[in-house]
Amino acid sequence: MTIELPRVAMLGVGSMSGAVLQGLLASGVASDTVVLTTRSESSAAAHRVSGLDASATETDADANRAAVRGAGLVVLGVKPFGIVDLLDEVAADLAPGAVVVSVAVGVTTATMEAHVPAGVRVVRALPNTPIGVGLGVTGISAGASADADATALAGQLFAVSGEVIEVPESQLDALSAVSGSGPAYVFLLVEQWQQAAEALGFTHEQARTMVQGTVRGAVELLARSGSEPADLRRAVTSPKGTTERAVAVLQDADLAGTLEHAARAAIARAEELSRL
Ligand SMILES: NC(=O)C1=CN([C@@H]2O[C@H](COP(=O)(O)OP(=O)(O)OC[C@H]3O[C@@H](n4cnc5c(N)ncnc54)[C@H](O)[C@@H]3O)[C@@H](O)[C@H]2O)C=CC1
Ligand SMILES: O=C(O)[C@@H]1CCC=N1
Repeated sequence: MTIELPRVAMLGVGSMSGAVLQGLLASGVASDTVVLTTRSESSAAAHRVSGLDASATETDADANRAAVRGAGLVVLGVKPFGIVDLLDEVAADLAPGAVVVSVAVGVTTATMEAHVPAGVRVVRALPNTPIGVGLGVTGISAGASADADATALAGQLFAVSGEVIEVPESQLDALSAVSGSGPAYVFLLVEQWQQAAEALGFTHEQARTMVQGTVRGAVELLARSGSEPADLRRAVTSPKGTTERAVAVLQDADLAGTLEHAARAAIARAEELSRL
């Protein structure tokens, strides 16, 4: 999928926006479509080495304002507590009708709309870092200021590198608690599973091959078969066999309850962040 975008300004390119940028470039978006800012000169310099127009607020206090001038799409990739200050900094330089997309958890479109001029259209998106390898899952919600064109334009940024789900904004932080934070849950599972394999006497390399190979294979099997995970689990679990004993131990740990508890903790934190 190749897309035509207006000039895109990405303000604050760290882990999350960096992955969105990687996905955009991999999908064929021309690097001269994008102008980006970071706080530190060393990260801006690293982006310039890759041929991108990057400047740092550390060395150029006007970097964010200059980046948004003439940009049709402005992506805010700073931490939630930095969003309002960043909007106040650039508001006067935003192009009329520009679409501002924040990837921050917790900060509502209503809060953002109070800090941009009338006519600027605000959208929120909650991507996840696998977008950098073309396999992202992104939730998107339009603010009251955003028309369908604005939401579609913002959605393209993420749809070139994965799935996009449009949800009411009231559900966006819950979506983030599932898919935004989700890669961390998967990496934690892999980490701990590898530790368990090492405790059984395997080397780190062997544990890595067994666990990561199994995760990759199982996820691919799930995707290609179109089956429900419970059916594929049953296919591995021979009646009165070994897996049955292992799965019983895992079921006793109430994985669903634990995952729901974890997601609710993330949602509660998003609510705290929205009040900062
Ligand atoms: N990391 C993730 O998996 C996800 C993160 N998010 C959201 O993405 C946002 C950023 O998170 P991360 O990428 O993890 O953080 P990060 O710390 O890696 O990236 C933020 C970047 O913004 C830069 N920055 C800070 N203030 C700036 C300013 N005034 N002007 C220009 N650059 C500035 C920082 O130097 C840093 O490089 C957060 O709001 C978070 O809620 C959303 C979904 C997933
Ligand atoms: O941990 C965080 O706050 C961000 C939002 C979702 C994933 N990372």
